[in-house]
Amino acid sequence: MLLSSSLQKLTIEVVDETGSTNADLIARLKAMDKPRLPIVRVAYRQTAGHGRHGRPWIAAPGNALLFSFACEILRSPAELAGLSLAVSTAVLAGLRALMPTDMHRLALKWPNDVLLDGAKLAGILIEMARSSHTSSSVVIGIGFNLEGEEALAAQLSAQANPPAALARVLPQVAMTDVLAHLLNALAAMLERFSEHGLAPFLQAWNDNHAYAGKKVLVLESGREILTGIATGVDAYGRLLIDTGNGIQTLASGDVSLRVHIL
Ligand SMILES: O=C(O)CCCC[C@@H]1SC[C@@H]2NC(=O)N[C@@H]21
Repeated sequence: MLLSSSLQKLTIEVVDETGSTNADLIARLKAMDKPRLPIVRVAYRQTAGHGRHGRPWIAAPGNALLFSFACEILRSPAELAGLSLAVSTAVLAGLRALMPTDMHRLALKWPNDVLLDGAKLAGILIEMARSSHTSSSVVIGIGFNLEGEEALAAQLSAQANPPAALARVLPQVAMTDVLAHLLNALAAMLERFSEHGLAPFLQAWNDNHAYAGKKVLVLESGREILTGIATGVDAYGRLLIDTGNGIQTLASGDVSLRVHIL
């Protein structure tokens, strides 16, 4: 699998171990005036990997695909509200290009998790390095487990979605191929997002919404704040919940979701 022409200037770095590929690139972007972008940094192991809300990101040592993609987007920070949703549709597209017969097993959980058979296959963390009124330099970090999800589940505290491993759907595929597909899908998505924002990705996100029509419990800082039927996302990437007394919109902030089994 070759990288697309829009990635001609991509710098690729692979390291055996680091604290966090996101933190590495954020520090570099902040320290340099005009860094050459895009950069992808891949690590076999992270000693301080982190996820959304500052949670630690634990991956099976040496058995994970962990990378960060640093790029510039021609949008102000205020216009990046739905970026994480667009990224998750790109991850889905990259994976589906490799598994055309197993497509239905993948789905998206708001705001930006990729699920496999209801378990968490990939986590996405987007962090801002620098910005102006017209552009933002961001680092998009993505973590997959390749194998060993049972051992990993034992390490993780009880959570809504147990981990899933990529080997369950792509046992024969080289990780370089997975990475190339993901990078091509990300590059194509970023070009469209720079031009049109979230609009071209909304349909794809809503079509793959894991909890569409399901009763969900919404937690804020661990406390239940809302229950209702998840209906989809709006033009700003906010989740819409039908509470029975009207539609509530949720921005990603400090909110997490649990699915109610009916
Ligand atoms: O689900 C989440 O909360 C997001 C997890 C993101 C993990 C990836 S692994 C590569 C990159 N480096 C990090 O420290 N985090 C991201």
